[in-house]
Amino acid sequence: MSAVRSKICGITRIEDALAAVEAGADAIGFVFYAKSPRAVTFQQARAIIKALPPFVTTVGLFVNASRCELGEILDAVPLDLLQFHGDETAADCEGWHRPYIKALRVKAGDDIAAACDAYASASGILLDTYVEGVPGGTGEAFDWSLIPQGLSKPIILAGGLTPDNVAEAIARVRPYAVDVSGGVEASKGIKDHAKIQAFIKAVVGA
Ligand SMILES: O=C(O)c1ccccc1N[C@@H]1O[C@H](COP(=O)(O)O)[C@@H](O)[C@H]1O
Repeated sequence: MSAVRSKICGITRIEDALAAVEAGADAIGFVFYAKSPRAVTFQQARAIIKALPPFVTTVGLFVNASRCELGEILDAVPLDLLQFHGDETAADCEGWHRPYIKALRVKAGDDIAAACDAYASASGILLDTYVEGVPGGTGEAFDWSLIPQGLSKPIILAGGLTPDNVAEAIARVRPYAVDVSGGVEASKGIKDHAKIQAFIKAVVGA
């Protein structure tokens, strides 16, 4: 079985990005959603990416961004992968000359298999927790038993993961990757480097 990848999302500072890379994260995420406490400007994201060593995947997170806004950010920031975390259709996510992942906010009764099939052009599907009125980054986990086996896309598990529960989550779901934001923070938008290290250690040991 191959190693489970990890992404540390909601990075707003160079030192937090470097701490994530040093700990062994495969990807870091930037939130381009103005209502998030972790939102970054394109200037901030660009400065952080400039400080990174090679072979770290940079992910841009968007929530129902306009085509104009998306185009401006992609012109300015060297992002490797796009994460669509709103109500975007597959057509909205395509055509940006970058691979993308689509977030689904899971609740009981959802047909996750059908949703995976609907985003056939996605590199992977990120499963996050459904909380009414909040697009993501809630710090709440969902019932992992809602995830069926044999999905058509690599699964990135998210939603309320922490250094304490990520090993169990991996054992139960066997995702391709895990994604965390709030579970490794000292305060909103500020990462706790010891928590990042503990999180990655738990992922690697799982
Ligand atoms: O981090 C945010 O503020 C955010 C805002 C809007 C949509 C998604 C957001 N974050 C993503 O949500 C999941 C779960 O986060 P958490 O670990 O439960 O805090 C993760 O994919 C974040 O990238």
